Amino acid sequence: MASPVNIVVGSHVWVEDPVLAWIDGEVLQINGHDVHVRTTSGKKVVANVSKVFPKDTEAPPGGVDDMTRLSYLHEPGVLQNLAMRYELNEIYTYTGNILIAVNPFQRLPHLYDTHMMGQYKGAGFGELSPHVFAVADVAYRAMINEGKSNSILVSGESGAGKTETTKMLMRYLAYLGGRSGIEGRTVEQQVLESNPVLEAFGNAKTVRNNNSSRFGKFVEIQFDKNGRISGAAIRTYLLERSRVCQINTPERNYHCFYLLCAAPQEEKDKYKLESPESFHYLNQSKCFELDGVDDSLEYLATRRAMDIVGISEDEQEAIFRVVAAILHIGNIDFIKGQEIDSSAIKDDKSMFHLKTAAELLMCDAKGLEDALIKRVMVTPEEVITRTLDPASAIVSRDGLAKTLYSRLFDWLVEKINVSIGQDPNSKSLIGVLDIYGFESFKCNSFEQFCINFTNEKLQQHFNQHVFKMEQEEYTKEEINWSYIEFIDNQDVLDLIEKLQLQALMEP
Ligand SMILES: Nc1ncnc2c1ncn2[C@@H]1O[C@H](COP(=O)(O)OP(=O)(O)OP(=O)(O)O)[C@@H](O)[C@H]1O
Repeated sequence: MASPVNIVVGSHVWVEDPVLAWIDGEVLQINGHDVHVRTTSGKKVVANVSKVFPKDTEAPPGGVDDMTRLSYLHEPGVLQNLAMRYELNEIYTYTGNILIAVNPFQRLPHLYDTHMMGQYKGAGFGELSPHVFAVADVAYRAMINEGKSNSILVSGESGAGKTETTKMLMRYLAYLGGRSGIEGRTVEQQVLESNPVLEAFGNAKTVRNNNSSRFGKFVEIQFDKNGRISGAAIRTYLLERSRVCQINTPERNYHCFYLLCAAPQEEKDKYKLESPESFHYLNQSKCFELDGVDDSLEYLATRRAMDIVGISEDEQEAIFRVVAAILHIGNIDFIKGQEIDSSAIKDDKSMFHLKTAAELLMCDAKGLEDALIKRVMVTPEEVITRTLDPASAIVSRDGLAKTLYSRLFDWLVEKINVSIGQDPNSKSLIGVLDIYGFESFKCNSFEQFCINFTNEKLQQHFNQHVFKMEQEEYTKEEINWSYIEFIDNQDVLDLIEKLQLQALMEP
């Protein structure tokens, strides 16, 4: 952001504050780069001129509903505007044709009822207060009028409200393009009802969000030539595999593990399950329960949701067998074997879990044991079998658990897609992308690399549309404007993409 030029003694300004992020005040004195400010809380602070921003003293007290109308479009100005609106329960604000949503952390049913949907139907963009329905309405109208497919991108950090926003978008599209009075369940009902199933298997409690989606999702709603919903498809990306084997307090593993451990006793007996505390994949974190959530009721609700999306009783049984098998696999421990760099199943307890996992997966227990403690390498000349030491056997055990879980998740998504049904003759579609935002932990892995790379690509798409194309337009029309600086990471993306391509091409 360029340093402000219009700061003089007496100016009303924003300066950084360690607690409030930004605080306003009045300039008392300027010495070179140092600006002395008396804040409205009465403190005197000295800030570098590059960190002092002018405050619009004539801004309306309730803020503006489109931030392109702000006199100063800088960070404190934007945050102040959003905060003022939030105080008045206005959680949505536009910046041109981009909608910014601030998480209200409370249910606001009046914002999303059918009366509200009726209001936004066909209303011009910007005619009514900013709303997520208005964005969906524009996408739908453009699709109908121009016959073009559209996508809505929902992005933000964890807990920002992306999944809730996606659900509202889907509801509104279902309202616009749904069919009433049709026999059986409609496509749109099935898409909405697939959410609880996806959430049971793809969501988990994290530090930030008790129901955090640990995968990205692109939902395609297909329409026929009359603008009626004719099919749908859900595509998922980047499921967080590491969570299956590794969690820390206060996070949890995927919800489905806890739901199954809270199932009716006869089900638990069938899968030989005890409490979550008894399973290694769950007891690495001391958090087992969620405030206000009864896992036994959630289990029944998930079963019902599975019925609704068309997953048969037998398939449900098979799904939960795999979930239980993963828990048992996690409890298999190893000791050193007789040969050098080899291992064996640790004790009777581990043997019980190995046998149970094999029974649930309907495979041979000895075969499963071999798969965990040996590695097979196939070369053009021969097949080499090598034994693994206990540490490597644990890596192989966890690898199997992660792969089983991610394949189960993919299978579930595929099953939901078959059951919802796609329309091969669909004329156009509206896609909603709900993908998790940038992540940076103390220890980052390849998963964070993939997530951040994806987000960087999306950011580039945003930059392309918001800054680059817009500014090219200004230049073309010879409009007098000052260039907006933005961080352009295109070079880094090119580098990574070229490396990927090279890796793919290498023999
Ligand atoms: N519009 C809203 N109305 C009411 N509550 C909301 C709204 N948006 C978000 N919330 C609340 O915030 C919580 C977190 O929102 P959500 O799960 O949508 O975040 P997210 O951005 O998808 O997070 P993650 O990336 O971790 O999946 C929700 O469970 C809900 O309680």
